[in-house]
Amino acid sequence: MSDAILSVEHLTMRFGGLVAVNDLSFEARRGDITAVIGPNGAGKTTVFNCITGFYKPTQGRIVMRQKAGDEFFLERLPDFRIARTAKVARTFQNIRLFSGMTVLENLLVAQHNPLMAASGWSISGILGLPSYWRAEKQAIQKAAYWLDKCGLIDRADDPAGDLAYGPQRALEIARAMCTEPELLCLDEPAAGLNPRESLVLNELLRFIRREHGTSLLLIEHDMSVVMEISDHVVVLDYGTKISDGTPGQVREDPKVIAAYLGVDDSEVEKVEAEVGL
Ligand SMILES: Nc1ncnc2c1ncn2[C@@H]1O[C@H](COP(=O)(O)OP(=O)(O)OP(=O)(O)O)[C@@H](O)[C@H]1O
Repeated sequence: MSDAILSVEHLTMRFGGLVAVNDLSFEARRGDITAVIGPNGAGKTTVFNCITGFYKPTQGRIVMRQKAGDEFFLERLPDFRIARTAKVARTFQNIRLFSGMTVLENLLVAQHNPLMAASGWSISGILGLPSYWRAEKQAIQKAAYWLDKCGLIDRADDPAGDLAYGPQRALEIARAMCTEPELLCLDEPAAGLNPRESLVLNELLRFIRREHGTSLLLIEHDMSVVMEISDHVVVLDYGTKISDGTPGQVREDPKVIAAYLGVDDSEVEKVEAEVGL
């Protein structure tokens, strides 16, 4: 069996005449932190939206392989089954918490499915049967565990909307982890974080991979995060893959430098010399 947890095969996404993603293929290996990078408008979020079921790709296949050996073709599944059955969770570029609910409640909502099953779709919950109490207690314990890991345990009863930006990002990650994903997709997790918060985020992501065996796929603009924690980097430009390798390999790739500096390949050497690379 391949050690790829996710295979993106010939993915194309068109919006009318615009080709946002063009015949893209790459693999994310199990247990790795894989980063998808590229200049603004390169197609990164569109790739994430295809993987997580928010968009149906125009063409291509996205295969998720679970530890137990089950395979899922994500382009054929509705988004709620991608999260629940295929075990792919995501966070968003624009934070999407329930801001009027408490921090703890946000994590309990994420566990709605197992809680509903334990409640026998209401009856055991209404009658307060022990099977429901047990499930509720476990859900609270899991939420408390992730709040502790994300440094939010003291804020459990505060409205999520009262948290500063960095802690809201951490809460989104905690919420995704409460669904026990095998693949966690993070859309710009370091956006808006200060350097100290970025370091804490790096540690949290490493912890998630190390202690929970979760594979991570992230879109990120912050190169300090990408270069520091990624095992594998895929670079997009205008919807097309221009490089794929270790952080060191893509950093040295003239095509990547050209894309980021916005120059033709032929001018890379000249521009590199000018900017001192
Ligand atoms: N729903 C949509 N309808 C039409 N065009 C879209 C849609 N979503 C994305 N696009 C276009 O697809 C292209 C890729 O956008 P996308 O958001 O995937 O890029 P990105 O690499 O994530 O950019 P950024 O780094 O700025 O977030 C852009 O030209 C964008 O305008």
